[in-house]
Amino acid sequence: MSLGHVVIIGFGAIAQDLVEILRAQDEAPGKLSVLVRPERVEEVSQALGDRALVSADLAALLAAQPDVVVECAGHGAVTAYGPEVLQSGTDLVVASVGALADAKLAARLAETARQSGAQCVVPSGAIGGIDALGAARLSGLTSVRYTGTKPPSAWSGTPAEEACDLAALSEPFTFFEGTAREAAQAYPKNANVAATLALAGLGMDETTVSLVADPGATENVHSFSVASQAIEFSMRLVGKPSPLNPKTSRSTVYSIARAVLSRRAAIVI
Ligand SMILES: NC(=O)C1=CN([C@@H]2O[C@H](COP(=O)(O)OP(=O)(O)OC[C@H]3O[C@@H](n4cnc5c(N)ncnc54)[C@H](O)[C@@H]3O)[C@@H](O)[C@H]2O)C=CC1
Ligand SMILES: O=C([O-])CC(=O)C(=O)O
Repeated sequence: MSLGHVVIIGFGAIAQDLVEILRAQDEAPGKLSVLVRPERVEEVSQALGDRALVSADLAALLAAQPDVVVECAGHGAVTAYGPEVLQSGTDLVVASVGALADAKLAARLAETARQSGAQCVVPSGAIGGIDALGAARLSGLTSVRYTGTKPPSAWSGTPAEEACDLAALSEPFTFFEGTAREAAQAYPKNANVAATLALAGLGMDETTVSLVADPGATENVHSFSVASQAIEFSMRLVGKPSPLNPKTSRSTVYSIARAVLSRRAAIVI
């Protein structure tokens, strides 16, 4: 069973890798389309050649009834396009899951999906262990704590710059402690995983988050611990930064690709 038509929103670090990963599969999608802003259509069309159709017109892409739309463009894109995709009855895989920290948007996406029968799918992204966390939730969770540590440069252009001089750090500095909702909204390009843990586990306001800039780090380290009535576990995932965007771990795209490919797998794990 191969995939039919996959639409990817965005053409940044994750999306560029995703096109290549999907095309390399034996069960590659029959058709790939990429949605970009109007001013990028020409440039991205040239970059992709005949490997994908490039468009700035979501309605036209949805009219062709794709199998799935994969958002890889940021929180704003989930807000701008998510409801329309789900309303069309098309499943939506969301990379920028932190957008769901906006309770109104999350409710709108859920309601739209319920009405159309489509699903909004959250892949595990840069982390893992979501299966164990989701199962532990059914037994009664007592705490979920996440710490995200990245090199100082990965926090540039974020509120971390107001808490410290990133370039001058000589030791790890915890510049944020709070809830998953606060982290996801204040750090939309760096704390999506906090929102993923929250959605699978204790929720946006009970999941606790620490964010750390470490001048000794060269990789993006995601650590979390879970306590529940049935199981306790901890995970530490060390993600290599994406060459195109060091805020993003390269592992993210593989999780998204897996979520897309699993849709047509005969045996789903
Ligand atoms: N779930 C997870 O574990 C992770 C999620 N992310 C999320 O994925 C997003 C994308 O990551 P990257 O590819 O590394 O970012 P990127 O910055 O390299 O690429 C994003 C691309 O989307 C485009 N874009 C933005 N808004 C758009 C719109 N409205 N319409 C069309 N294109 C638009 C931008 O021009 C840019 O080319 C991040 O912003 C973050 O929210 C990132 C890392 C991990
Ligand atoms: O890719 C990562 O390391 C995690 C990330 O940026 C996010 O959760 O937004």
